[in-house]
Amino acid sequence: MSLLELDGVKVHFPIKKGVLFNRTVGHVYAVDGISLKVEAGETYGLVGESGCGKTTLGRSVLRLVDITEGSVVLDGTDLAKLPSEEMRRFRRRLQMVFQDPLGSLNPRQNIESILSEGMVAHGIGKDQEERREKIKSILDKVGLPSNALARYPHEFSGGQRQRIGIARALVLEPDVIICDEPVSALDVSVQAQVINLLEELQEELGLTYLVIAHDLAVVRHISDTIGVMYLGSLVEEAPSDALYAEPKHPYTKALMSAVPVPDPEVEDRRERILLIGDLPSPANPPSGCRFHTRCPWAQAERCGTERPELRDVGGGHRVACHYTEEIAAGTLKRTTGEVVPATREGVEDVPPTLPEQAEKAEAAVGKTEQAAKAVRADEVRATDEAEKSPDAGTTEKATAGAGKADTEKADHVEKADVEKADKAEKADKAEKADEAV
Ligand SMILES: Nc1ncnc2c1ncn2[C@@H]1O[C@H](COP(=O)(O)OP(=O)(O)OP(=O)(O)O)[C@@H](O)[C@H]1O
Repeated sequence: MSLLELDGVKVHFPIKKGVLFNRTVGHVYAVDGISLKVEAGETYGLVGESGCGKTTLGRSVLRLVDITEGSVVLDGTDLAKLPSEEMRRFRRRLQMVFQDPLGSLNPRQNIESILSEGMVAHGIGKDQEERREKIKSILDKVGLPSNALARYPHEFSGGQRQRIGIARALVLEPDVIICDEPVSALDVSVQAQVINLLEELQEELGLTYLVIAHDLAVVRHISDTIGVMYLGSLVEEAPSDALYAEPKHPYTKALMSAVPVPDPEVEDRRERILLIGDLPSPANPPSGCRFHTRCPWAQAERCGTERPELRDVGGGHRVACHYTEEIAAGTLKRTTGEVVPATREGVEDVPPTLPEQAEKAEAAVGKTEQAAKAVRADEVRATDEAEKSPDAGTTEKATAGAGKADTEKADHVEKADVEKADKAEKADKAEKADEAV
């Protein structure tokens, strides 16, 4: 049995209308039947675009939102059915690291107070002295000095605050840590540090993570298994390498095709699948397959009427699509959607998030700088030649020479302007001084 098992989890938020009767006029189907398993000591990455229900799913595991239907089983206990008091005790075993480290830390409490609060609530440590020792050792593990204890959240950088958030989870010795967009509020270089820290802690302490993120690169780097969410349900799930090597669901294919590849040769050959339209409202999801309104392979049969199950298509790769095999074999024609060759501009659009991407980007910058230096050297050479032999020069050289002359003239004009302005200012000051006398 897996450490954490979700079976058919649904979270439907009622939409209320009216002041007097407060009628329920509909529902937001934020999470609509999700089943997944998180193995002990492993990381499950949950990825999907904004509004697909990732955060709601994470919160439902902790029962921070009410579960409409389904079960959340932690180590054999169904949390969805636990009375509130017992659930409170179980919360120690499930901790969350939030996206916004500053917003999730009380600015009026110092770090010792923030970290010991949960320990006191769950009866960890017999007195404050013992708790302080434990906090110090955890701070050391997350790379913060022990003098951090007496300081306040605003005294730390974004990355350090996220380390405090991780330490706050760790002091309670949880079984599972849910990381909700753990690095999306941080700079790229700091993102890599925090991801590496999570991995190191996992190795050292045998932690189990459910990592929620919209960034495919972050999830890939850290996850053993990845689930792709679309409009409240999973459309694909596979071991990380298998998913990246061969995405099978049309939505995953489109997501992957949007990630730029730093290698220019691969990038030039890469095709990009452009999806049509926006994410539909979870208050009014499409019938049949939720993705059929934007799917480039949507068929008249089944897609609009029959909701596909997440089924195993081999090697632990689960896909919720009626036509997975046909799409993989290339026997199904695309009906909509645009496939365009990816352009190099895309590389600048999406910032690299992983260490190796950052390295490649740095290398690319290095190359660009070298190229720029070469161009500058060429320009200087051309100008020199144009100066030496004004009549033998080409148009290019002449232009370079003329450009230099123009610059010199502009310099003279600028200097004259500055001198004039200085004189005017001095005269003005003298006038004012006279008036004062
Ligand atoms: N308490 C609530 N009441 C009503 N609707 C809600 C509530 N919380 C979330 N929703 C809706 O549920 C849907 C899923 O929201 P959720 O925050 O889980 O998405 P997400 O994938 O985590 O997006 P993001 O990455 O932007 O946070 C959204 O349409 C959101 O507006």
